[in-house]
Amino acid sequence: MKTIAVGTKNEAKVAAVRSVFGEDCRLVALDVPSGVSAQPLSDEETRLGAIQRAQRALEAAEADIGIGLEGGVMKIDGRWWLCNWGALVDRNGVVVAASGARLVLPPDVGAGLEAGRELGDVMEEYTGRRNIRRKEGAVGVLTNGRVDRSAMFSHIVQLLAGQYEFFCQNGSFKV
Ligand SMILES: O=P(O)(O)OP(=O)(O)OP(=O)(O)OC[C@H]1O[C@@H](n2cnc3c(O)ncnc32)[C@H](O)[C@@H]1O
Ligand SMILES: [Mg+2]
Repeated sequence: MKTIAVGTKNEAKVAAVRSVFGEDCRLVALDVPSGVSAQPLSDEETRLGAIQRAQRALEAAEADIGIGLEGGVMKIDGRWWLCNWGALVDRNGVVVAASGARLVLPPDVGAGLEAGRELGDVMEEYTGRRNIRRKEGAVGVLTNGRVDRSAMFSHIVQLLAGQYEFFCQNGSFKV
């Protein structure tokens, strides 16, 4: 049975990996540094955080596969958008990455980000609820509960698992 290391203890993220790999693999969840800022502010930074979490989790747990999931924000035409990235790495140096849902953030939330605050903290203030980052997430709040953070990350993990299978079968691309 393969060991999969997930570079976080955030339950919304771990549940997403469990929903895709849980049956066939042994799952280890451990906190590792993302190597980027606590609040990534671009696609590039968010993607890099996901890759570095995956690599550090793989090494720390001596796992077969490492997975990193990172939430961030990015700006388009002056508005802040939620963005999400995932990466999967293996011991042979294969790296696959995928991005997930993107949603525009309310102007008040954007102003909090501009002031240098983390999205999770801004969302708590915006909604008056605690621990949003480990539960429904900003995506859950802003989609009226239709797509929570775990479901959103599950989609990314499906994209990673599928790309990895395709790579293993075809050996035809490297990201
Ligand atoms: O323990 P980790 O894995 O770091 O979990 P985290 O909730 O901090 O998640 P990220 O580091 O990936 O997210 C970076 C920042 O953006 C926030 N964030 C990202 N997506 C979010 C969401 O959907 N809801 C609430 N906060 C979110 C998060 O709280 C952090 O402040
Ligand atoms: Mg974090």
